[in-house]
Amino acid sequence: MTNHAIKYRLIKKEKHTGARLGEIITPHGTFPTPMFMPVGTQATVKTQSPEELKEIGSGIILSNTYHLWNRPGDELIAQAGGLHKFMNWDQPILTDSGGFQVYSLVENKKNITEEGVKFKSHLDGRALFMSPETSIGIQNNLGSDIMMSFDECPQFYQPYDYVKNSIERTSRWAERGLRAHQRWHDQGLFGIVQGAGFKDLREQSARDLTSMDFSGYSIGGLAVGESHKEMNAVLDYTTVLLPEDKPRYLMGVGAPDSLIDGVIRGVDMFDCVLPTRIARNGTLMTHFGRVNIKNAKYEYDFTTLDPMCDCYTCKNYTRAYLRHLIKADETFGLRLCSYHNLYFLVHLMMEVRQAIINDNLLEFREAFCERYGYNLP
Ligand SMILES: Nc1nc2cc3nc(NCCc4ccc(CCO)cc4)[nH]c3cc2c(=O)[nH]1
Ligand SMILES: [Zn+2]
Repeated sequence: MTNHAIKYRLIKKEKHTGARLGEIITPHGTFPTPMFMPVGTQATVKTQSPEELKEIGSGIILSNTYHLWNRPGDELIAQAGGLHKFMNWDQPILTDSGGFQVYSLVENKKNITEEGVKFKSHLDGRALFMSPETSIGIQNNLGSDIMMSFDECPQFYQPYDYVKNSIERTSRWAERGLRAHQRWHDQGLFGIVQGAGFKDLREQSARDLTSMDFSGYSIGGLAVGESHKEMNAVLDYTTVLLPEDKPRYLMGVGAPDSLIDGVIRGVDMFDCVLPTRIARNGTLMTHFGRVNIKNAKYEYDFTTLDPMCDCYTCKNYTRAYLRHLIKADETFGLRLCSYHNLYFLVHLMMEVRQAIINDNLLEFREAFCERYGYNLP
């Protein structure tokens, strides 16, 4: 299979790190990498319209196989003409496979078998079953541009033997998913490398998956409670195992320092619910660190949220106004705060891409983290 619908073009490597500047070409358009992808789990990035997402500069958004299969149903979305049409988003969409979600819904490990996973719906408790074939079939119905293999994401501190059995089954599931995938001509499929914090298991998982012709590779099993240091250690020895001519996607990562550290270690794509999730309780990321806008000190603060941000929120509203809206639980406050946090991360990636062009990513990291208040190791 060489005629992948998803193509990666490596434009430039940063001189002093493993960072890469590239672009990913999809049937719904091309986006630059490194890129942060806003999460729209239920076919909407919460509180943001497609026009606002384009204004923010989101080149691609995420949605979720398990959630959309459960409600409103992948058949309904297929009848609507697919997810792009259903949600009026004409740019690239990536769907996660449901692997990560179903694990939080499995009541007993014995419901995880070679065939697939038995679990209960988070909506009404009805019995559900998901397998590589069902996950691929749902993603084919949704018509996402980039699909994920159905995998098991073990907790980071599981025993070695459990993780070894898990990654071997995940590799067998990945192979079944490849076979079940019906629409190579317009949908790419990524393999997901697992292995928790065990170097030899990460190597085994990467070897298995890179021997299969996926359009790209995700690094899974991270951002599940391990430390920043442990995540970086896994990335240090995992990204180098993945082919240079295909995209690398680190799942679930969204804190500014983790994004920069992931790029330095050769990651091209990131997603996380963080920006919109924390925005809804008034936690805002700014160039000078986090601002908890509900704090009394902002009551009479008639200055802009982030003097270094040129987003709609920062250009038109004050901290006092944002604080008022969030305290009053006004929906407009959720919109303005979500817009800013998404804009902050998407534009952080723009600044990182510029630093790769200038070959000064390490200096950029130093200055960014110093200003943000991260104490660097
Ligand atoms: N298929 C698949 N999907 C994944 C999604 C993930 N998402 C994460 N982490 C997200 C962690 C996360 C969750 C919520 C918030 C909001 C603020 O607390 C922030 C981060 N790790 C992940 C790993 C996998 C994985 O191996 N396989
Ligand atoms: Zn802003």
